[in-house]
Amino acid sequence: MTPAASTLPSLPRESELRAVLAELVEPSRYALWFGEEVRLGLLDGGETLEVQVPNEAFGHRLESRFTDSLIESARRVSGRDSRLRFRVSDALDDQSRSQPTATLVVDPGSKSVAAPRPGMSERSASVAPQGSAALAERRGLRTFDEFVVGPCNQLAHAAALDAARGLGRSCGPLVLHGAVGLGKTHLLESLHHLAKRLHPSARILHLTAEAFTNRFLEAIRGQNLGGFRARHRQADLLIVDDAHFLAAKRATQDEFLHTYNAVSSQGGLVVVAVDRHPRRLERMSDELRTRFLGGVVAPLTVPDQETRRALIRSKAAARGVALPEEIVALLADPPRASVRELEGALNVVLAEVRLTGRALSPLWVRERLGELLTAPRSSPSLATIERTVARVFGIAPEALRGQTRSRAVTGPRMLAMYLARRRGRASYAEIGRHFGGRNHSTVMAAEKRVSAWLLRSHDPYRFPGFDSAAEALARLERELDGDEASG
Ligand SMILES: Nc1ncnc2c1ncn2[C@@H]1O[C@H](COP(=O)(O)OP(=O)(O)OP(=O)(O)O)[C@@H](O)[C@H]1O
Repeated sequence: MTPAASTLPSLPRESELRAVLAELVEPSRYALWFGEEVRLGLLDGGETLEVQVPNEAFGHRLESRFTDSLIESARRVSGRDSRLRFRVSDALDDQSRSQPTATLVVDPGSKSVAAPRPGMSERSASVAPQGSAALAERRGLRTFDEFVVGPCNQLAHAAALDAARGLGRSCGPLVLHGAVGLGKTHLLESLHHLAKRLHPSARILHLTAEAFTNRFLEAIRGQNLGGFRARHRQADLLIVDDAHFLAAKRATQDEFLHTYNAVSSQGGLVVVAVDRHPRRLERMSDELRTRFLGGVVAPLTVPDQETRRALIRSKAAARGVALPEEIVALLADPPRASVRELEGALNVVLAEVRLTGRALSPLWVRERLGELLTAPRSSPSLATIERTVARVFGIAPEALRGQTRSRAVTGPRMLAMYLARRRGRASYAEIGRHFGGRNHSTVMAAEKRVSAWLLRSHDPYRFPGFDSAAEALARLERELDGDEASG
């Protein structure tokens, strides 16, 4: 994978950092997250790894996903432990040009975010007294205007809009749930942004469950629980992203429960995003689970074909590009597990067009997407796929190879065949032979059926423990990548 080139002058040792990072991060994730809008540099003689990002929200997302890899890249390039610093770059963000630069600092090892210093802004917290809509703008919050509504997210969108408008009208929590990359964070940011505009004096606290956990632990260590509680329990709107992070953290769950109770009892609203239906939040206390289940529980599922096309049109238009419908279809029609993947395909194509100046022809896009789809992912063996599918669905591997036709096995078997085609190197015939001596047309039919499930946002097939086939497939893909990475 060639590290992404930037059209802006590079920061010190940027190309070396990128080369190492491109090795540490899975290629498709590298392409998605470390495009030219991100700049990396080793400053202060290697003491600081600065990551320049177009806006603060993007910085948060990079930080939560790539802190280890970034620190490791700096270590390999400079031979020392660097402090990680995110900075919203003036050069990259017109909006922030007239604003003081927002910075957040992560120390290697602790991974926690250092306390804000004068002139710096703390990650993810938006505490009302400083606030105005302009502050929300500077934070780079995404908005409802940029959110494409379809059957896959209609309820979540309506509920978030209603929550922002009706802030102060006490009601149960709003729980947005869905697999990765389906727009939960985008909706939370939109809610924050609109609530801030409509209710400028509201105290809004917006953070990830991980940040809540870190602050709680720091408060215990620093014997400042009182300060922590005063700050978190007085919000009018408490927005917590990735709340599933609290799983198995008993003390933090208890603290969060008390925070939740305090905020609600004062008429405030709690909004959380989780990666699955709250009923399926394992290792979450019954108290929290029942609170979540008692609220408005709104799913985000994989977008159907029409919504995918609308998403591509909207994302391209946001960059000032009007795409011909033929190209919209080429980008949007292959089923994808998340909107992030969809955006990734568009980003790669638009970035290349801009950098090379080539014309955006359907032929070229088709070729380029073909390359992307066949590009550098691992090719797990049939045995690995079988083992992974069996583990995720809690069935015996032999069952996948057997003749049973119970739904608990036929669905996972079809997913296994689909994955074997998409990720493995085996032919239809080999896959059929492996999975119980079936013939190649059975495998082709399975592939077709799974593709059809993925095209619909709500598929009729129930996979226990998952909201949709797409969600089950996304989990299997992650497990397969994990299996490969761990050898
Ligand atoms: N309906 C939508 N309209 C416009 N953009 C969307 C929509 N859904 C998702 N996106 C975009 O897809 C990308 C991923 O969305 P987001 O970060 O909100 O996902 P998420 O569900 O929070 O996933 P994760 O848990 O991985 O963070 C973002 O760039 C977001 O703007």
